Amino acid sequence: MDCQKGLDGVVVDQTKISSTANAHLTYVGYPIEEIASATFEEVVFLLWYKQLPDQQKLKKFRQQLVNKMILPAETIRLLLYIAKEPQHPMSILRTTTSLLGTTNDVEHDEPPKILSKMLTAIAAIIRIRDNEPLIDVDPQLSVVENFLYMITGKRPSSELTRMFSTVMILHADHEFNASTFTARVVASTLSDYYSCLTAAVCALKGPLHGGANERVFEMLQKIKNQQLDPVEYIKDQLAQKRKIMGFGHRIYKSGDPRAFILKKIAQKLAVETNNQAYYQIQQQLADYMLKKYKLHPNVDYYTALIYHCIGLKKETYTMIFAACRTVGWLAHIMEQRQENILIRPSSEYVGPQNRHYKI
Ligand SMILES: CC(=O)SCCNC(=O)CCNC(=O)[C@H](O)C(C)(C)COP(=O)(O)OP(=O)(O)OC[C@H]1O[C@@H](n2cnc3c(N)ncnc32)[C@H](O)[C@@H]1OP(=O)(O)O
Ligand SMILES: O=C([O-])CC(=O)C(=O)O
Repeated sequence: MDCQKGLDGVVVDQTKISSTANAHLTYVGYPIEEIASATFEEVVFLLWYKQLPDQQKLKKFRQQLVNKMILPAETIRLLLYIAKEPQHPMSILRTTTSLLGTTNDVEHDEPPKILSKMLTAIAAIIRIRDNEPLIDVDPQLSVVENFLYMITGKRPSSELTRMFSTVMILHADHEFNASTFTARVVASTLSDYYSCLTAAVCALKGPLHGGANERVFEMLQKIKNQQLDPVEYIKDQLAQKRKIMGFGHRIYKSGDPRAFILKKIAQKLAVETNNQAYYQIQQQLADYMLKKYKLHPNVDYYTALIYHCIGLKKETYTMIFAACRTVGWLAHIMEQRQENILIRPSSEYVGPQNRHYKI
């Protein structure tokens, strides 16, 4: 068999969770353009149990998730210590995900509890690093409302909740992306959920994957603050053989369907929060990248501006991605466990041969 670098185009397994076939993203058969308007809890239910819940099941599921958002006292005690460390928040999240696996029941915990704890832990990391008091879960609020409330300390408006639900849904799953595949590799050894998630967080952290959103905002800030010409900035970066963050995709060569939806949200929020300057820079960059290199924005491009508009610091952007993608990671770990086979590909040896060690 030929060696395929980066597993590009290699189909390594089947999945019933999501598909990017023909560059159309679907969740269990539902087009992303439609399912993006559902509630977050509905989509979690769909991705995990492969059907939409009826109203009764949805209510029960939402309450189950919200009730489990409370962290054990021991987790909070350790988190207060760890989250203050000067490392990047994604490094803190890596340790925190592992920590959740020691302060909770690693053998028996199930996805609803694990997702809820991850969301609260991420909100707590943000609050602790900002020297803000932790916010208690409000059982009257939905999962997304609670997540925003625990991050900002303010109960979000229904409009913000709707927009942020869409953002969370769009990030929830994306078939065999690098972090999900990582989670599946670890799951295939029959390791526990927390170990799979810790590995997935590590894979998401990198700038070629989830770490791109933070770099996108860094770029926008640099262009705006130093009053640079966006096109000249890009030309200079490409001349230095640097990738432009937030552009290009392994699967989508004619545009990421999520970016089309996110672009509208970014534009709306930019107007509402007086951040049009950033949006205009984004437009100039996107026009040039398309015209000159046929490269389109990916999911990380517009979320950078969305997160800025809702007041998040850029270092936290990839953690927000992780919060949303925990849904998909858990779905894939469950699927891997259901029909498990150890993931162990082969390599082609190209090093020196026939050497001998003489004593
Ligand atoms: C949630 C997500 O993970 S979405 C992706 C987030 N990552 C980024 O935004 C980082 C920037 N983008 C990239 O690095 C890439 O587009 C990736 C990693 C996303 C996809 O990589 P691959 O599928 O391996 O495509 P590859 O990197 O080979 O790109 C094909 C060609 O387009 C170029 N290209 C692709 N993306 C970019 C980019 N962002 N900036 C400049 N050139 C690019 C490559 O240099 C390559 O050119 P070549 O054929 O002349 O060598
Ligand atoms: O699928 C990929 O390679 C990356 C991506 O867009 C995602 O994880 O959402």
